[in-house]
Amino acid sequence: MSDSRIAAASSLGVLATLRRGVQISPQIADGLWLTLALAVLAAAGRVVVPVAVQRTIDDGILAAGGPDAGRVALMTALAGGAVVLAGLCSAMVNVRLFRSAEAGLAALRVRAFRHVHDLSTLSQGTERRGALVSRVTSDVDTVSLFVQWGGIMLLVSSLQVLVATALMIVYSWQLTVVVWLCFVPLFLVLRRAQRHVNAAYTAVRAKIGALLGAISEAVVGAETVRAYGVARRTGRRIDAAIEDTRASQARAQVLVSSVFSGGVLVANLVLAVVVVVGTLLGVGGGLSAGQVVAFLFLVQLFTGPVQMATEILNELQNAVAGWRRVLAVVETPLDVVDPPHGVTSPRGPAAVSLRGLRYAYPDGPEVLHGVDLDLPPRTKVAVVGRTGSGKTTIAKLVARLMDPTSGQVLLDGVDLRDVRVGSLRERVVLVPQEGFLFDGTVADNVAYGLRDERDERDERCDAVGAEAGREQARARVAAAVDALGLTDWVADLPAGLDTPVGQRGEALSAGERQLVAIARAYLAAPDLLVLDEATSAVDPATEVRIARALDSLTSGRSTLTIAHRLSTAEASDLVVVVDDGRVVEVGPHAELAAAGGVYAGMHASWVAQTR
Ligand SMILES: Nc1ncnc2c1ncn2[C@@H]1O[C@H](COP(=O)(O)OP(=O)(O)OP(=O)(O)O)[C@@H](O)[C@H]1O
Repeated sequence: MSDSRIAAASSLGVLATLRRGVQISPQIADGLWLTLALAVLAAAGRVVVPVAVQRTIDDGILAAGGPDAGRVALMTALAGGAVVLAGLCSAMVNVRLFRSAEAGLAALRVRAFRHVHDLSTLSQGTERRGALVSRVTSDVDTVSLFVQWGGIMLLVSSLQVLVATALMIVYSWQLTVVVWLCFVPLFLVLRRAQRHVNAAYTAVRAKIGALLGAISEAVVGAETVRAYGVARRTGRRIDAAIEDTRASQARAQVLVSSVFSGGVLVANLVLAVVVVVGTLLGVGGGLSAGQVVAFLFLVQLFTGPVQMATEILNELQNAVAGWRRVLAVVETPLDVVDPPHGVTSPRGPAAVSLRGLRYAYPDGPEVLHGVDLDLPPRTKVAVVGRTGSGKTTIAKLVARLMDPTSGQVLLDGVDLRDVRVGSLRERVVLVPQEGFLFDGTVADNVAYGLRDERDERDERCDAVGAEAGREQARARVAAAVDALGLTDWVADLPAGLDTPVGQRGEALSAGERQLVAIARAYLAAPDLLVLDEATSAVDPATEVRIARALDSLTSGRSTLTIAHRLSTAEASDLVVVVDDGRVVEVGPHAELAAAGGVYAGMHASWVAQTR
């Protein structure tokens, strides 16, 4: 079995991560060469201005034969043209980058989301679900920031610094050395400072996280807070969290403004140094007036990139970290793979056989130690056993939510791993103890039992067709409710089938949620139903409704029920007793109850307790 746990981050190096990232979202590199060419033009355009200024002064204003107005006009026009060209190129670079980055990252989001969805519930269980969601959303956002802006800015800025340096060397290598001697330490200091800024912002994010946690706990747990009269204590906790957040925000802001102002100050001081050293060199005859002024312009071309470079390198680090985390998700092998040439399992009464079934959860001990079992078609089978004996694990393997470590689950003689997943889901449906309800109406939630192919067909249809599809779906929901004997229950709901169930079905009682789950399974109409019997206590009227609905749901179907109540076992055709990962007894209830084995013991103590 593949390791189904999701790594915290991929272990690729920086360049390998970038390469893999672009491989997964090739749209990022679409038209990159043209974008690069435009970026080079933009950088070159900016460097034209200092040259034009130098020529204007030296060959125009200070021309040997007096000011040359024509030359000044020509150079001014040239500088103007270069600025416009550089501006246009920059704008085009931005638009192009934005487009390709968004297309690439949208593809990455889709891929990451699909993958998270396809990962077994098992893999998702090992990672906090919120953290997984963040990988598909905010981690992709950090990548997006860099791809849209950072990467190309880093390139353009480096180009700008290189071209400016080359030009400066042509004018005066001494002054160039002075400029570099000033800027290299500035860069190093800024880089260090940026680390402190990052640490400060990490602290801010942590404080905000704690604040949100405290507030949401107070909101979600409002009833408990009121019931225990601990509103003051909760309030104090929130106040403290707010104060913590304010203090850390203030610290971060002070740090940012000091770093920024410091950078600007040093950059301006460098200008002053250039003026002084340049003038001294000029007096010595090494530099013309135009060249000193051009130098001042060239130094300006350094300031932006050096200040930005620290930020961009930071962005690069974040992006690589984000990319690594997203890649780790995308590259986690699926543990339930849809076979490439899977067979379509024909509909009809379903027979299931388990052959030498063994299973161990990731990093855990083996919990099933070779289970052999034959479940004939159209039989109601109850699986009973102590808590932790492996009943749910068997159910999940039969529904192929995961694959066995060894052994086979056969559906009508075919290994589940050879059956198309779509076909399998049509034939086998697992109804968990607490079926998830989506925020919508009762009808919407029941309609989740209709297979995806219907939705796809609806999507392809025009609006009228889709409307007809919706009406048809609703009619089927109503028919299901009717067939399960739930019409009176629906009629009692505030808005009938259109009653909103709230988030996770909070607006319904536990029993009502079960009814919705049963109706949903009925609509799915599987050949084999795997039921994890709900354990939550419900009122007697709902209990009767649930029992009646379950009867209609299971009628004529093969059913494998994880029975938590022995009354369910009594009512089934076959009882399977699981103990410590092994099937220890199989047979009809009456036979086992009389046999004096494990089941007889369980049954006797249950009878003693309940009757
Ligand atoms: N996701 C999981 N990761 C690791 N171990 C698990 C996981 N789920 C179950 N187990 C372990 O596997 C064993 C069998 O669990 P299983 O849920 O199949 O038992 P069960 O008979 O259904 O119990 P219950 O009646 O309490 O639901 C237990 O020891 C349990 O701790």
